[in-house]
This record gives sequence, C-alpha cells and structure tokens, in this order.
Amino acid sequence: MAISLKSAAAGFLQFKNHNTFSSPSRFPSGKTFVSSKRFTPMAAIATAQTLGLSDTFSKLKKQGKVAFIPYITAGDPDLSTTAEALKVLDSCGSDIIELGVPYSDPLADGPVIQAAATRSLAKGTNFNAILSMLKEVVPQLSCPIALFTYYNPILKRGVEQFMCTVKDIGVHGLVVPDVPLEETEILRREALKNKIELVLLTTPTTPKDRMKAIVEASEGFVYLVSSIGVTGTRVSVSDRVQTLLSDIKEVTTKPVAVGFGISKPEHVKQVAGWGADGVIVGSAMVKLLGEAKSPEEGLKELESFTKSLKSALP
Ligand SMILES: O=P(O)(O)OC[C@@H](O)[C@@H](O)c1c[nH]c2ccccc12
Repeated sequence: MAISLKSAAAGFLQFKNHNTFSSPSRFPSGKTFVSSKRFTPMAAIATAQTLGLSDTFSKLKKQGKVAFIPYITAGDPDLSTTAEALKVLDSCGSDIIELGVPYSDPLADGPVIQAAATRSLAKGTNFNAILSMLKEVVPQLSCPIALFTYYNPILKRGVEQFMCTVKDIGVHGLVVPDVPLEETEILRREALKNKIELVLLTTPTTPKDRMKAIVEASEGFVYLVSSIGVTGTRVSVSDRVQTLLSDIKEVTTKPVAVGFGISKPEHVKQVAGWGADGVIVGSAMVKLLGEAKSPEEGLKELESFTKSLKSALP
C-alpha cells in the first residue's frame, strides 16, 4: 500500500501535535545474525549474543540500570566515520544505538540533524551504502542498532523488501517518526514477520486514549518525546516529563525511553530520576561529529561526551 507524501506529511503533523501510531502484538525479540563476511571469533560471539531492544531493557532492569541511547546520522561527516562512531559509542557503554538514515525532508528534525542529513546526502550517502557499512560493523558491536528512518525511504524500497534487508544485516529495531496511524498496517505486519521491533512514539500532546493504543502497540520500548516541536538540544528538560512518564507507566510495564533536548549530564540524571528506563541523545551527538574540525577530532569529542553522559546514569 503506497502512501502519498501528503499523507506522510499529515502523519508527521499529527506526530507533531500528538502521535498517531498503533498496533502490532508483541513478538520475541533477538536473533542470531550470521554475517556472510568472515570476522573474528569474538565478533561472531558478540553478534550471536546481541540482545534485541526489549531484552536489552530487561537485562538493564535486572541490573537496576537505565539505558543510554545515542542517535547519530549515517554518513555525517562520512560513512567510514559513522562506522568508527558506532564502535566508539558501543565501547563507551551505549546500550542501544539509533542510526538515522539521512532524508531530504526531515520534518521532525531541528537544524542540527537537518544539516547533518543535508551534508550526508551531499556526500552521496544512500541506503545501500549504509547497508554495506552495517554489514561490516554490526558483527563487531555488542549493543543493538535501531534504524531510524522517515517513511518514504521504506516505501521507495518496498516495505517487505526493506524489512527483510534490515533483518538480514542484524538490525534489531526500527523507528519511523512520520508514518500516519492509518498507514501502519503493512509496516507492522512486515516488522513482526522479520522480528524487527517497531518502536512507536508518544508526545506531550497525545490524548490519553491514543497514548494507550501507542504504548500497547510499541515494540522494544516506548519513545516518549519530551517536548513538542522538533529535535534539538534544550537548556532544560521540561518537568512535565515526570507526569508523562507516570501516566505511561500506569498503563504499561514496557520500558519507556525519553528523547528530545537531552544534552547534559544533569538532564540525563534528572530524566533517569523521574523513572525513565532509557535516555536518548541525538542532536548533541550529531553536532559533535558533524561540526568537528576533522573526523578524528569528532570521534574524540564523541567519546568523551558519551562517557560524561553515561557516567551520570545509574
Ligand atoms: O536531537 P535530540 O533533541 O537529542 O532528540 C533525539 C532525536 O534526535 C532522535 O531520537 C531523533 C532523530 N530524528 C528524529 C525525528 C523524530 C523523533 C526523534 C528523532
């Protein structure tokens, strides 16, 4: 079922005011990924044991820990730096990594991530190149990857083909911020078939009944958007997040990760203290990588920034 750009944009507008997702039933997460590429036994073991999103949260919950979830844009400043950044983020203790597929019309993104997508696309980054990079890197990671893409790149490839390809390279999760609720059926069905955990988003303006439907349907974790508007660092995280978290936790035992605006250790500490099961940091990471004097410089800054945020988490 194809959707017009218009209804995708309408979907985003609904996202902006309140989320529009619903649906798939739960399925067991996790899978063994056997790469066609030869890699060292350690990487093979790590890959075989890489947990899916919900299993990662279950493991952390048993340890009394909160998930650290960075987001970076693939191909910014270039794909080889993205490959190194994934390994740096993994080695610095990231629990899940959100990897963004650059898109020409990123409606839900603020200026930092929009600029990253523009730079990446200008470099010629495309989905096949991202897949080839991931085929090499995923077996070397100990944490799961959640691919982050707008709906159109999925439609261009075909939902079934997209899901099957993503599963084959060992990606565990998927976040699609602009899919309109009415158009989610095929997406949910194919995700379920391929054991890809489709993460759904709820926002501060999502009506309670719709939030319940979203939470019920979300796989892997529930993405709580901390503030209305687009992505981008904020001076502070709204303390409304505390109420939103308790509202969600009244209706589900699923893990809830909070994103939007988080960019300092004190933000991370605060959101974790409010009961979040995970914190998501995007723009601040993307800025470091994309605007550094050199890729090496960006990777060094990414490492120290990640360690400073990770150390603020229980
Ligand atoms: O950039 P921030 O404010 O730290 O928020 C995380 C965000 O970047 C990441 O989860 C994300 C990137 N693009 C998105 C679009 C919609 C929702 C979320 C996102």
